[in-house]
Amino acid sequence: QRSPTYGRGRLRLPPGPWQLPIIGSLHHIAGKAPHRALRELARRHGPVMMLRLGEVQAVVMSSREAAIEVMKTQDLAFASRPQTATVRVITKEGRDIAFAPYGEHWRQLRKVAITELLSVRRVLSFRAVREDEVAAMLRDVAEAAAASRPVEMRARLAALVSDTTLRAVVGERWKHRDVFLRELSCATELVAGFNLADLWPSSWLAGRLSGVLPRAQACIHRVYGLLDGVIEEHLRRDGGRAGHEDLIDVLLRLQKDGELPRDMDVVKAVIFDIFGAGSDTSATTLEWALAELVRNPKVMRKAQAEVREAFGDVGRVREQALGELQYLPLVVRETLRLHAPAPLLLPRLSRKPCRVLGYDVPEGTMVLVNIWALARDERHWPNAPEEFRPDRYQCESRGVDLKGTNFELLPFGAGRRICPGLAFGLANIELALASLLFHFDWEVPGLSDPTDLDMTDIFSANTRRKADLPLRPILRVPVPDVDLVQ
Ligand code: HEM
Repeated sequence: QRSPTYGRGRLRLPPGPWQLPIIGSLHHIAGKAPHRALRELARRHGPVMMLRLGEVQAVVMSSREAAIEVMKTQDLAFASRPQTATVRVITKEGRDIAFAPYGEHWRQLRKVAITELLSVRRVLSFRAVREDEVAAMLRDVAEAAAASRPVEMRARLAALVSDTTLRAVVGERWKHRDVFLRELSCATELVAGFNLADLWPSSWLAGRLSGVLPRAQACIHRVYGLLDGVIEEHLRRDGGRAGHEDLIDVLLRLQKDGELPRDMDVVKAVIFDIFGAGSDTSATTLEWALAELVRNPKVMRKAQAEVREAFGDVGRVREQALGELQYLPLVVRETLRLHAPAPLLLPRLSRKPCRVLGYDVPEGTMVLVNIWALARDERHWPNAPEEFRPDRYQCESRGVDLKGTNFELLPFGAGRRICPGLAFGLANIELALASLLFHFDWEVPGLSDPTDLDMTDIFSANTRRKADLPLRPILRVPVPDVDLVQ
């Protein structure tokens, strides 16, 4: 183990686990879920910990105080992102928002994202799309309920979120949907994972062996090719369909008005972000929420009682009245506490030499914040932090929200790089979850004790459930347009 005073020159670098030649600290995390392995290491080496991942120098923050330094006190100094070889290929040299280095280009796109693409007004403009797609899902589930058939909820929820996002972006159901989503998911996995080319950027051999860059190039070529077609259709019709703009219309209008660069790759890279950052995150959150509720029947009953009481006389969940619910948002909040889709956020990069809690962090260091560890730190979550208890926000954690001001709960990040899609994501999640709880009761087929449900997570593009989620729906409130009451 390095001592805290180890360092080059006068630097006091953070401590960290012992390193091997070439691979550095990789053997400490290889084969394990990184957020778990890093928490174990931080317990031994402290909340500001230095690792070497291949050639890449990384510092991992694992306490609330360290997170505050990186995303509040010195947010500007840590507001960039590492440009790995894969990121450069997938984002066409940082033309998107999520991976763009800090600078004028990112500021311009970020402003457009907040004021135009993902603003509350824009999110509201897609309400009919959300309601329509949720209604289609409810009809499928009601049919399965009538046939006493389980529904594989992972796939159904993923389809719900992708179709809603596609209609918001493209404006209609798209004939290339399946191939687009397949290529997109390949590109997202490549950009999110650790691979040889990114860990040993100076090694020609590592690049060749990994084969990841040609794969990334092929993937992104196909994704951008499909987007070319749909953008051309939008350019031909020039403006929103019957006065209603989809997100491609918005991007093209902003480009015309000079608020976005003329470069069409920027439009495509931003669309890639909206899917890459927005779809799986929302779908896996829905899946975890349902799994936790099924495992915790008391919480499930309480959440169902609330939605049934609120919407019983209308016979369906109406998005505009979701704001009246008190308990459902706590269920979502607790799901995101235990199962943040990005447990290490997106990596940051130090833009200059910094000091964090007494340690030097050199310029150009990759910085990871282990929000998964913060969200179950006994100091801030004294009551059974590993358990799913939405009620905790009604007593000990009143006032803790998701907007990046409570540093013990950061599923959307914080500071300048906080997720701009928070409202967009939550709108999808809350309507779907409330509707599934309103119309149906849920059982796990073949499991007499629901607490036996497998909750193992795996880390890929997002942290998701390892197992599928087949659930048996039991219809309780008829689904509009479907007469399938049991
Ligand atoms: C449950 C849903 C979601 C979760 C948990 C989530 C989480 C995150 C996290 C942790 C970050 C990195 C923040 C940081 O570095 O501090 C992020 C960034 C981002 N998210 Fe989300 N996200 C969600 C939904 C969405 C949606 C629906 C969209 C778009 C439609 C979106 C677009 C973005 C973008 C563009 C960034 C990059 C921001 C930047 O670097 O400036 N996200 N998100």
